[in-house]
Amino acid sequence: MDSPMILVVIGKNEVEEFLHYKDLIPRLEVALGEFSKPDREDIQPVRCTVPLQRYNGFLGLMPAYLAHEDFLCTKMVCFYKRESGSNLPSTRATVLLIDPEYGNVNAVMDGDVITAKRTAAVSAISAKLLMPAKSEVFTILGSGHQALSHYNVFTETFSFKQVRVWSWRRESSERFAQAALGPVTVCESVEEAVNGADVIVTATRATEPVLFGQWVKPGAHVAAVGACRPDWRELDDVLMSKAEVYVDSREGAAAESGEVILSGAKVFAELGEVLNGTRPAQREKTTVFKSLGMGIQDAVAAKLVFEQWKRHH
Ligand SMILES: NC(=O)C1=CN([C@@H]2O[C@H](COP(=O)(O)OP(=O)(O)OC[C@H]3O[C@@H](n4cnc5c(N)ncnc54)[C@H](O)[C@@H]3O)[C@@H](O)[C@H]2O)C=CC1
Ligand SMILES: O=C(O)C1=NCCCC1
Repeated sequence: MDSPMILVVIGKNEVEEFLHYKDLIPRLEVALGEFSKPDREDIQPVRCTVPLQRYNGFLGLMPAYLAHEDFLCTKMVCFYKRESGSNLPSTRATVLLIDPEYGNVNAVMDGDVITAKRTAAVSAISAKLLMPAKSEVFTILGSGHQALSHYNVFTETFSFKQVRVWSWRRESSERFAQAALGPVTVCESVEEAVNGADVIVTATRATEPVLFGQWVKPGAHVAAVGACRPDWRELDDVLMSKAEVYVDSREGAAAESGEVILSGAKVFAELGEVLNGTRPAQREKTTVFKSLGMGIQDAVAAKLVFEQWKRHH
């Protein structure tokens, strides 16, 4: 028998309505744990990238198969090294849900909200595991899409006394502070923004270091979200050498992370290994979580959206 060929299109508003951190975080924790098991069944190749030199960008293809759930999808994400003053988004993404048995596409979904929320949710998981026990000051470097989703999930999940933002342009930081649901202190420099911070998220389009180890308080946790090419950096060598480095995928970091490749820093663990209890969370040390994004994270989020969509239609 053939598969029923029904194709649905799920837009940004619906994805936003159906994807909640409270559901996403526990499912991501399970998926990251499964991914880091030596006998994992879920399949996720390292992102395949197609350079778009004319547009100063890349197309990234991110397929994933969640074996236990028999769920197959692929994200297609274009990312661009925009000019510093550009208001265009640096990433645009779409997710295709594919029937694993017949190969037809069941759904086409907006991938921008999925990318923003799953990335922020994974950084929040890293902070839950690795930030100092008494974390009071939270700093975000960058004021774009990822900065906002990180602000949302971090303030929803943790109680900080102060939230700070720094961005290249003061107007963007001020716009960010106005859009935020609680008080945000706008800082003039990275050094001022991170001085004494317990938790730092770097979510910029920088390709050279913006965060220097000499400014980072010993014991702080840094979730480094930008710099997703082997020759791009947000963090300097001092920070990479003084921190214990955690990643989402060792294989991904070895292939794609400028922070890891160029600094020569050793990766201590995948987040999934910490979740499985096979590697410790060194909360008392300075820690960096180098995030690159994974197809299985998109799959977890897309599955949640599709389940909710089916319940509502
Ligand atoms: N780890 C992951 O899973 C993912 C990582 N990303 C990466 O996260 C970063 C942020 O993405 P979005 O928020 O979507 O981008 P966006 O374009 O919305 O925001 C980028 C921010 O970086 C700032 N910026 C631009 N050039 C800069 C520079 N040279 N130095 C310092 N700041 C600079 C901009 O002013 C803006 O505040 C990008 O590098 C993107 O590739 C995006 C999606 C997923
Ligand atoms: O995981 C993702 O999605 C992305 N990661 C790096 C930058 C582009 C999107």
